[in-house]
Amino acid sequence: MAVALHTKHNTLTAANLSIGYGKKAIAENINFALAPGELTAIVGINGIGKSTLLRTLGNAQPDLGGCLAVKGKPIVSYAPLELSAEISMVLTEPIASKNLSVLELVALGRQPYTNWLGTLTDTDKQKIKDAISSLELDELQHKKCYELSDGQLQRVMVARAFAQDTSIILLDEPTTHLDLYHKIQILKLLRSIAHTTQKTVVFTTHEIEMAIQLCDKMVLLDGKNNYFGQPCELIEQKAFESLFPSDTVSFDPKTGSFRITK
Ligand SMILES: Nc1ncnc2c1ncn2[C@@H]1O[C@H](COP(=O)(O)OP(=O)(O)OP(=O)(O)O)[C@@H](O)[C@H]1O
Repeated sequence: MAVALHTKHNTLTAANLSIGYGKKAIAENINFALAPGELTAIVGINGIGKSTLLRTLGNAQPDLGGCLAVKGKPIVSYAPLELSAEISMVLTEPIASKNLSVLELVALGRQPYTNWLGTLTDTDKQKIKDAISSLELDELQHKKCYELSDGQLQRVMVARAFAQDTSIILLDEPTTHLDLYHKIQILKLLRSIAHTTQKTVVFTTHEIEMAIQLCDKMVLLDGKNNYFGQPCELIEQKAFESLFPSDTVSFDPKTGSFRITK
């Protein structure tokens, strides 16, 4: 698929991108262009490369070919501190700093902006306060992270990324440990953040139906076509129909949902 690269309107672009480990490509020919103010989901079956793609987008691992650009500039040309002011990432790895309070962990999001002593300015404090209240963590802010449930901790990690206040936020499976209400709440919040603050928000998920309803764009990794576009465009292209074996699950394009084949 041809996508417009390196325009000033796109924050994150991939052209003919290959991802993987060592010399082994997991997925190839990935193309997309994400604009400010858009919520994008990366979907696909287990092991297809969603997390690998997300980590590659955040420069946590190198790509294996093609071009990946942030605001029109190759990602590899950014200095680490410069990139951490553009991209924040929430990964699934357990955090090492569970001894910190919620407030202290969210405050770490301001690290790219503070001086070497880590002194917080009034702006830093306000961003931390806003992030905590957006994720409804006010009552938990003085608790230690080891005292939290997995779902509460996940909200804290998202708050840390919000506090970092970057133009791009990348989240690996941000809804995994959450119940249905909190899944929808987080995704609606990510959508609202993207739309109101003009950030580019990208997340991996297995919640394909929710992504179809809530996202502006989707990247569907299938090992062949690697679709990209608006959910309705992907439905029109029948992108979801061959995702799972049809004798087990089928996709209903009218409702945008999956049905168990009985
Ligand atoms: N550190 C690693 N070194 C080598 N191969 C890896 C590494 N991490 C993952 N892989 C492999 O890369 C492939 C893609 O893994 P990845 O975690 O990106 O998939 P995913 O789509 O996020 O999967 P899931 O839906 O199960 O979370 C898998 O085959 C996996 O075994």
